[in-house]
Amino acid sequence: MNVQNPSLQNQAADRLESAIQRGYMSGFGNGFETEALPGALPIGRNSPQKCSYGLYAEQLSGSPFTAPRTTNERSWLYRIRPTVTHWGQFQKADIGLWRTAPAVEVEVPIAPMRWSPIPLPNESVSFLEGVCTITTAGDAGSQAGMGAHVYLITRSMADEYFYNADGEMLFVPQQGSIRLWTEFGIIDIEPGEIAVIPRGVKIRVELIDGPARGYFCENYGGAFTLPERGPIGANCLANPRDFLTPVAAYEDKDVPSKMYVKWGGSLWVADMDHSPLDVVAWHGNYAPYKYDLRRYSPVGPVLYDHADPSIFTVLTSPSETPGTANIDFVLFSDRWLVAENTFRPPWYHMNVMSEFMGLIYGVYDAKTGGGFVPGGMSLHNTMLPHGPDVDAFEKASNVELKPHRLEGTMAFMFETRFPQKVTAFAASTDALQKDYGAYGHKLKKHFNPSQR
Ligand SMILES: O=C(O)Cc1cc(O)ccc1O
Ligand SMILES: [Fe+2]
Repeated sequence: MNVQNPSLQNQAADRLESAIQRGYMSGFGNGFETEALPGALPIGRNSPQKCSYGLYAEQLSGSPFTAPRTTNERSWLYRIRPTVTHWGQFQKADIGLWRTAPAVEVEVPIAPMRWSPIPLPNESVSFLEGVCTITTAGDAGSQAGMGAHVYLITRSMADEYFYNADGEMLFVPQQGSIRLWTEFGIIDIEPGEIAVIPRGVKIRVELIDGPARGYFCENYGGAFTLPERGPIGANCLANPRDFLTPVAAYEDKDVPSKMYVKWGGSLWVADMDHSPLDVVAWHGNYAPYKYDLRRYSPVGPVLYDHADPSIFTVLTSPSETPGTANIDFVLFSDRWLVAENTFRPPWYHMNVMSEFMGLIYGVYDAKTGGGFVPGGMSLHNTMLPHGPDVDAFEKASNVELKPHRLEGTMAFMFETRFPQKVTAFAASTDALQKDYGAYGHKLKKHFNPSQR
């Protein structure tokens, strides 16, 4: 927006309004094309000698140039200034409680861990000031693993911009709606929806209605993609058409601004004199997107037994080893439980993958005895035993097995092949539930050799 000229400012506001109304393009990983001004996209070529409207062409490569077609990701951005002109003298900024793997700050307890919601602060905190890392896994420098974070936001970023060179960011709002003003366009999300911002994409995070809290997963590894559906076939789970990528929207705003970059686990900041969200048109398949988790179409056991939670995978970040995800993002939401002669909640188990869970709303069926509440989280680390609490076990073992609808519930898991380290913050916060590790002791001995 040009703030010097009110009529241009109105035009810009109109353009922004229409971008919000036009909204999004549907599909997962499509080659999209979109322009906020007519003719801003070159036709049939990427790099004309001169671009329309005096724009610069810039390629953003999310995969190596030579990646196979199925994983090759790049977009062409037609922008007012190339990113190199956003570049100032960077200085280290305070990264607060945001940590990056490898972060070995405390010894990880060999125990299940659980946290109550981290309270929203009374002070004014932007997204960048309000990230609290709970766990890290793998090594960001090797492009493997993840960070599991909570964000707390009480103020919008103002003339402040950010991109993350360390990883792709999966936002999972739990309270309050946020607007992700990205280079590619505008994404609004509320609890029940998610958004993915690919590595290197510039954003400004704004509040839409009051303070916001949510989870976010920083994926250092392979970009999130849809899981294979195997014998399920061409439909159900997360359907590609429900993924929404924003249409182009830009700011032409020449005011003192700050550019923050997370790079190599540190936060850097430089002064700029304009907004970097200046992409007037773009095309390609490397772009941010949102998805409404309430559209997920779960598939499950229709006769007996409890299937593995991999049936609820929304997105997966693959590793080099087939079937061994860097991260699976798994959803436990409303569905019918119909299995006959079956203990229906999750079974007791030990898993080579490590499991970070959060709750967006409702009650999770393995933890009906309280303690796992919306905004809270749990960690069941590599090869550590876990399962339903005593309340869930007793209920599910004795209930009459009619078809039962799990209603008004939304839990999720970031499951990674790597053990998760907890941060010093997570190990010392008042939100840590110190007695959770002992929940298994409440399970009674039922064994009776004379009664089958
Ligand atoms: O531990 C958990 O609650 C997550 C989970 C759910 C499930 O249905 C099966 C396995 C599993 O790890
Ligand atoms: Fe589990």
